[in-house]
Amino acid sequence: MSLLWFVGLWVIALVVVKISHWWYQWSNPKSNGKLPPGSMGFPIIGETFDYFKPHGFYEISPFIKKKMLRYGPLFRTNILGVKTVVSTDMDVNLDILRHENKYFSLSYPDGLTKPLGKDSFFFKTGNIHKHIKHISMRLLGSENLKRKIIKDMDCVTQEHLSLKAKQQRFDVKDAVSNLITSHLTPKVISNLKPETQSKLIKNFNAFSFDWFRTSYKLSAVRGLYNTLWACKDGMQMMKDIYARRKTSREKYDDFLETTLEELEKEGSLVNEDVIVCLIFTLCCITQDTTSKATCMAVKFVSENPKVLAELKREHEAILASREDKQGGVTWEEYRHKMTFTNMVINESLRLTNLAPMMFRKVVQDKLTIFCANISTPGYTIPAGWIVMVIPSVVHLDSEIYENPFEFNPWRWEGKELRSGSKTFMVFGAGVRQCAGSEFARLQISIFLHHLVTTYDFSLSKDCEVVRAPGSQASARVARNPETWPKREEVARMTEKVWRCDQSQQLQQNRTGHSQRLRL
Ligand code: HEM
Repeated sequence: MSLLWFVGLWVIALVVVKISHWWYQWSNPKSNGKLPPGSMGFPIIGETFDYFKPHGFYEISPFIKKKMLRYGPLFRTNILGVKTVVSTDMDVNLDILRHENKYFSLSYPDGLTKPLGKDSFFFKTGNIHKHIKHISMRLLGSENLKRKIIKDMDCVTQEHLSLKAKQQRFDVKDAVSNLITSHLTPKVISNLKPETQSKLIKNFNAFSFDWFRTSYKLSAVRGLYNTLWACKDGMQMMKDIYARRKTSREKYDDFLETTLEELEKEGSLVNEDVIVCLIFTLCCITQDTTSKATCMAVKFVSENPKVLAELKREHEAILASREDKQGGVTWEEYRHKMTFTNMVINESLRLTNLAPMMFRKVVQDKLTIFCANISTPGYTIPAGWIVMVIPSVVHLDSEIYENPFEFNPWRWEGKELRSGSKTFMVFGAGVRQCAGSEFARLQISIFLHHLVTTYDFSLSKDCEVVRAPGSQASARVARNPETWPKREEVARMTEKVWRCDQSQQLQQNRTGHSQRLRL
């Protein structure tokens, strides 16, 4: 054998040994104790593709199900190139979320949070986070909703619904997204020129977390582009507006004024960039989350005539007992006369799982977590690993919710409806618990109120909802010969992930006009 062959074989053997060693290290990561069982998949990509595979709306992700069957409720994997422990255990989930800042810190994949910039509250911890949350609640807390938001929310919802009723069909997600930015933007910044306001609203509406969630590659790229552009343009507009307001010294009764006051307080923990980012982020998240939650609630109600009948009964009773017949929904009505509505909202949020997973980074090494229903002394997760909390598995567990895929608001009868628990974590838990939960509940309630008391409606049949687990739900258009659009419109519709799935066909019943509404 020539020397060249000999050297060549050695090099190949060396490369094979190196790769095998690297692969072994990849598959068996180091820990100071015992890691949860699991597999890390292929080097670099891990098990990302399996994890993100779309699946039916009425099933738990096959990836998660397979892993749970094999390894139990806590397992290790690698997703998006990051060493990850997945928790589907309700006690562990709650423990993790409650130990924010001590053992864990919020750490979403860069792609999800980076568009909002480094000043976003997603990157803030400890006292600064607490302070920002406090400022957010001055806009989204019950007191402000009751005093300043509910009246316009009601008026604008009525107006938008009435305009939509003039069309044959409309898209609930888009309609709610638009009506939220229409009534909320003037509360946030009250003195905008109409053209500036509509440009800003366009940016709020263009923002969506869906680009990260969608399984369609083209729409993911388009969604990312739209979101990045909306953030860049919107944030710059916000900066200019902020600077103008600051120099003008004029006083207005809006959220921008509140933030300016906070900024000027002695020892304020936030700066101008944080505030600008906060205002922009709150407006974007509000429309993105609430519009999806509302359209899913409308979808479930449309599909369940018994639920619709009970909902109508509750809201007709509210109308009948209302003293001011011209007035809209009052805070009293919302808080004390909408028990069934809240049961519907809870059930809808449980099934939808808008936030199917929450990400935390382990910040303290040698952290040991215990799983109540497996008999092991506990697992040690090294610092730097991500822990992915998946409450959606608990929400769809048949041992906790009988027939979990059935939409049954009555299962909430007699239960506490407004607070979360380890079995109902749709708004998260601990210090990072959702700041906008009350806003979302109020908007969904008001939308349902006007929808069921004023219109007959049915769900458009040409779409279905699927889950793409990185997110949770996106839509696929299904063929329906009567309603299917012309060929050139198909591509446009399939790209509008949230658009077509929850479209509603409405008919006005109060006036006797029978109108079909169109997209
Ligand atoms: C039905 C609609 C909504 C759902 C299901 C939802 C869900 C959640 C969840 C699960 C979290 C916790 C995330 C984590 O711990 O990693 C969260 C946090 C948050 N949500 Fe919502 N949300 C909704 C509506 C809203 C609205 C309307 C707003 C208004 C701006 C909002 C603002 C926030 C904020 C600011 C946080 C972060 C809180 C913090 O870091 O302390 N959410 N939301």
